[in-house]
Amino acid sequence: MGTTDATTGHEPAISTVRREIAGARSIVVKIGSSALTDLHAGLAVDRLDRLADALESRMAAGTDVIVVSSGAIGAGLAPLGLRRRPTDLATKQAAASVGQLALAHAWGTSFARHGRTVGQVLLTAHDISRRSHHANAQRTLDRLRSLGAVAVVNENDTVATDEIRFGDNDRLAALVAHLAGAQALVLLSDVDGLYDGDPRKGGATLIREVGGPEDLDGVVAGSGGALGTGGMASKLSAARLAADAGVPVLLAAAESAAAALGSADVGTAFAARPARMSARRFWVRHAAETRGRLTVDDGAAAAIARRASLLPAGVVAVDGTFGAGDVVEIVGTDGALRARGVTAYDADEVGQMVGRSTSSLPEGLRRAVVHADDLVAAR
Ligand SMILES: Nc1ncnc2c1ncn2[C@@H]1O[C@H](COP(=O)(O)OP(=O)(O)O)[C@@H](O)[C@H]1O
Ligand SMILES: N[C@@H](CCC(=O)OP(=O)(O)O)C(=O)O
Repeated sequence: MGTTDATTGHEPAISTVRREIAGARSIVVKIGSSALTDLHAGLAVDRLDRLADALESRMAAGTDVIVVSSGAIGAGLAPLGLRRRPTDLATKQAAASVGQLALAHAWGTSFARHGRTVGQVLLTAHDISRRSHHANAQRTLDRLRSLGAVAVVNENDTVATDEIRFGDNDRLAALVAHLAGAQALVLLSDVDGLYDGDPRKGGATLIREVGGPEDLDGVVAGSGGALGTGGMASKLSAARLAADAGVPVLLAAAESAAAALGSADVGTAFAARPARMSARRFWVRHAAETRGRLTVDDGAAAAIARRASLLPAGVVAVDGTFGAGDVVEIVGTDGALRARGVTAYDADEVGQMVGRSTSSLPEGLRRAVVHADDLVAAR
């Protein structure tokens, strides 16, 4: 339902971004732990059933749906007698190992009521960060779709360590949306949209639409609940990531799943960038695992911001073991991230080039360390 305009008494026309989401032929729907699990009672099976009903209606209307479901850790707490979400890696992994089994079974049972088969797809950051591995995940998702089964994706928590995690499932969902070429991403949580401040503190106002970064000025994205991982900050960064991939995002309450997946006229809608980033630049900025770090002086940092290539003279330090063609982080002398880029040389070679003018270098080391075409500046 749209809000009524107080001056005209009419419902405002549905916006372009909401129309795009409502009309998308393929969508990724991510459901957060807070919407699926209770700290003490574990998995909320009745909520899963309602979600499966809403997802099934959208599929019946001809949309391909991929589900990204959090909740493995939350679902594993009660069976293991744990009273709160663990903070140490080993207990989180144990909880996820117990909970993922229950979660997958519950999705299978919920969708079976509609005669729909479910396939579980557990991914690690590694599966997405190497372009050569992309194809494996893509193929499985594609084949499940063509066989009429719904993919239920989660991070493979039992083998993910803190260093090699996606970070949170909002990011995973945005990467899956890019990977699967989805036309929209729907994030379902326990909150009915983005507020200008933490809604638990009171006095915050719901933001209905985000057209670009300027609409987020002054917005305070707070932490999540007792079961969630990244809070609102991770949803905003996932929305930015999806926007770069050309994918509009709807953030809504899981309770309003039917409306969110139907008319899309609830929650907060985030527009995609007008021009979708190329797949290669998207991969450099968001998906690739970085293998090392180059520290650059102020002059080089300014040049990068102007979209110039990174020359050896501007590099002041090299860290990590990387090969030519790997993605590295480029940081200023203050340690702040300035860009990510594909290096033309390996770590030893860049080590020899540090601070030197191009003309003073041997023939084989006279190219830019990172060519402008391979650089994506941080925002
Ligand atoms: N500006 C904000 N707008 C909306 N929700 C916010 C904001 N800041 C913090 N939150 C909190 O973020 C929570 C959702 O994040 P999280 O618990 O990680 O959810 P999920 O499990 O769905 O990923 C909400 O319950 C809400 O209280
Ligand atoms: N992979 C974890 C979820 C991590 C996560 O991002 O959770 P959430 O913030 O609830 O989407 C699990 O299944 O418990």
